Amino acid sequence: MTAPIIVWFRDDLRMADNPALRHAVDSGKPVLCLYVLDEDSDEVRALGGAAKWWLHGSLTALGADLTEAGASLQLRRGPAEDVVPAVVAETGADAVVWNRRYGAARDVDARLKTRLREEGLEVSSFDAALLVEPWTMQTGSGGPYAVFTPFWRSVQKRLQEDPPRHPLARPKTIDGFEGAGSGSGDALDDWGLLPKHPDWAGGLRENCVPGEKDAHDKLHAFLADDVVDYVDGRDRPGESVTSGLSPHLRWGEISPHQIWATANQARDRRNADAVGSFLREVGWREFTHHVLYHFPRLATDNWRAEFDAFPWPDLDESALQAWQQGRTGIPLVDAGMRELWHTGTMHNRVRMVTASFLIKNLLIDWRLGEQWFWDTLVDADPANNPFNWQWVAGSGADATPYFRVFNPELQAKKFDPHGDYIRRWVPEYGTDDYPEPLVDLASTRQAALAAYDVVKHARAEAQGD
Ligand SMILES: Cc1cc2nc3c(=O)[nH]c(=O)nc-3n(C[C@H](O)[C@H](O)[C@H](O)COP(=O)(O)OP(=O)(O)OC[C@H]3O[C@@H](n4cnc5c(N)ncnc54)[C@H](O)[C@@H]3O)c2cc1C
Repeated sequence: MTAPIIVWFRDDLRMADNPALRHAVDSGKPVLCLYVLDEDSDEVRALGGAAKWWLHGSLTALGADLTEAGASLQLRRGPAEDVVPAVVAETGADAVVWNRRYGAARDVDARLKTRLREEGLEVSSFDAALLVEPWTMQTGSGGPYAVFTPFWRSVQKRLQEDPPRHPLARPKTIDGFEGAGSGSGDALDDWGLLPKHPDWAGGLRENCVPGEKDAHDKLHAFLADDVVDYVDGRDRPGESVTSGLSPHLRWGEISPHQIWATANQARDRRNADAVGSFLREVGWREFTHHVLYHFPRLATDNWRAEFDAFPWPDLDESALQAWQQGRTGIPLVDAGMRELWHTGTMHNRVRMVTASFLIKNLLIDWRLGEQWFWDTLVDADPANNPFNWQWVAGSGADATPYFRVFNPELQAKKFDPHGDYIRRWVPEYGTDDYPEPLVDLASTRQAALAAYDVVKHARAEAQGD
């Protein structure tokens, strides 16, 4: 019997435009598709609750698609560095392929690659999640980019000269491996990814459909209808004119190459600016991964070291809880936090406002907010989430200056002028049932700016001023 090739799926839960799967199918060997739930490796961040819910749906969809094509998805749990070699040994595989990831988890991949190659296996990794591999983009002086605009300019130039690959076709049939070891594996339900007692996922089920099919339906619907309103509308949380693709991108159910190709095909005179603006946001995702690649400790360490001097006061647990539960008495903040809890997502404008409120009005460390989002977002992303939290905090790459404190009341007036969004999520606003503001926005802003002075002094001292 011909030795099989293993496709190790990770953040690429799709059939189409999947270079590792394509390589395996083209190799002519029987294909064993594998997903490993790795909650043990130090370099792999443990998934939050909403992400686990999404993963369950996404693996179900991928498993069904693979079965239809003639293969099956084998599920294993444990440290990838033990599990992948164990599956190799059980099945007699002589090749393992995967699509790359860009955070600290790539150390796991590098060690595995070395070990399996030493054992004589063919091991190949592919670019599937980004339009440009992070190490191929360098500033004029040879380092990583720290500012988005020149990064995106260079990426666009690169893509003009060397366009992204045409998305790879979905394999119609796969010669699935059926030899020894192919039937062993876990049942998805036994992984307990879905919440049971209590089942808090009702709102997620109403709002999200994981899987490759929904990703493409969303992209097509967005390009057909909403994109023309994107430039102005994308900042208004009461209107849903953004693509809603972030969880699909996070789990790799759709690739940026597919988005790039489809959006450019849909570009016409009427929507050219809007399509450009949408692709620029996809460009921000490229940038966050570029930053993560060069700074893998993005979720734990300040990208700007001078922020280590920030004098965070002792944690006020009750203020953190009021923020998490959407009962701060600041309507836009509460609306956002309730949307997050109910749907597993939150509008981008409101993500910025809720994050700014936590950091700059409640003076709570950005890492605690980042962790809450990580636990509750279906699109919780190892690059996008910490990058954006550090962007709001002022400690990150190309960050908003710390002294820019979003005023949630002015933001609500500007971006939710008729109060549609606030009414949807905070129906009791304006009645006696709604709490008084937890803090005074003006005086807490001043306190935040005073605390920031310590960072400025730390920076001045470090620079020898
Ligand atoms: C504090 C904070 C935390 C965030 N955490 C996450 C997260 O965990 N996961 C996540 O995917 N996005 C995160 N974002 C970015 C952004 O809010 C979401 O990507 C966006 O709301 C998703 O909606 P959409 O798919 O309709 O976006 P669209 O406007 O349709 O944009 C298309 C795609 O571009 C990318 N994108 C858009 N905005 C950004 C951005 N600011 N940074 C990086 N990529 C972007 C996303 O992949 C998105 O799906 C965060 C933003 C903030 C301010």
